[in-house]
Amino acid sequence: MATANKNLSDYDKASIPNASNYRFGIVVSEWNDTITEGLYEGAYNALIDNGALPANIIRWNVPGSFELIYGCKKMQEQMVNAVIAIGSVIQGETKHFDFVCEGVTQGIKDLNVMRETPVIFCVLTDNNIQQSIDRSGGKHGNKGTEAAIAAIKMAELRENN
Ligand SMILES: Nc1c(NC[C@H](O)[C@H](O)[C@H](O)CO)[nH]c(=O)[nH]c1=O
Ligand SMILES: CC(=O)[C@@H](O)COP(=O)(O)O
Repeated sequence: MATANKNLSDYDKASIPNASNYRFGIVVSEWNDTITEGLYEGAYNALIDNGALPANIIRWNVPGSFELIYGCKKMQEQMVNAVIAIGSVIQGETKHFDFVCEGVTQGIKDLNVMRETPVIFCVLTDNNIQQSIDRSGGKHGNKGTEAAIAAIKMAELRENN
C-alpha cells in the first residue's frame, strides 16, 4: 500500500522556498469537518512554518467537496499566488462517492489548465473514516501539510516563469 506505515508529511525546510512574499487562498469543505479541520491545520501550520504571514492566508468554507470547484474558481480571482482545495470524501453505500471524487478531481484539474493560479488538490478520497484520520494528522501524516508545501513550490514556479 502506498502510504501504509509511512508518514509522508515530514519535509526539509532547507528545500522549501520562503513563503513570506506569497499570498495563499485555502478553500475548505464542511463535509467531514473533523477531517477537513485537521487538514486545514496541517496546511496552515506548514505555510506559517515556511514564512507565510497570517494576514496573507485567506480561508473560505464551502458545503461539500463538489463545491470546492466553484469556491476555488472564485478564490483564483483573488490576489493570491496559489490556492489549496481541502476536502474529505468517504465511501458510503452508493456510487455517489465515485461521482463526487471524479467531479472534484476533474474540476480542479480544469482550473489548473484554464487559469494562471495553481490549485493544489488536497481532497482525501477514502474507503472509511480511519483512513481519513490516518492522513489528516494521524499515522500516515497530514495531506494538508503536503498540500501547503506543494502550494509554496508552485507559487515559486509561477513567480519565476
Ligand atoms: N458524501 C460526501 C460529500 N457529498 C456532498 C457533495 O460534495 C456536494 O456537496 C453535494 O453533492 C451537493 O452539491 N461531500 C464531501 O465532501 N464528502 C463526502 O463524503
Ligand atoms: C461520498 C458521498 O456522497 C457518500 O458519503 C454519501 O453516502 P451514500 O452513498 O451512502 O449516500
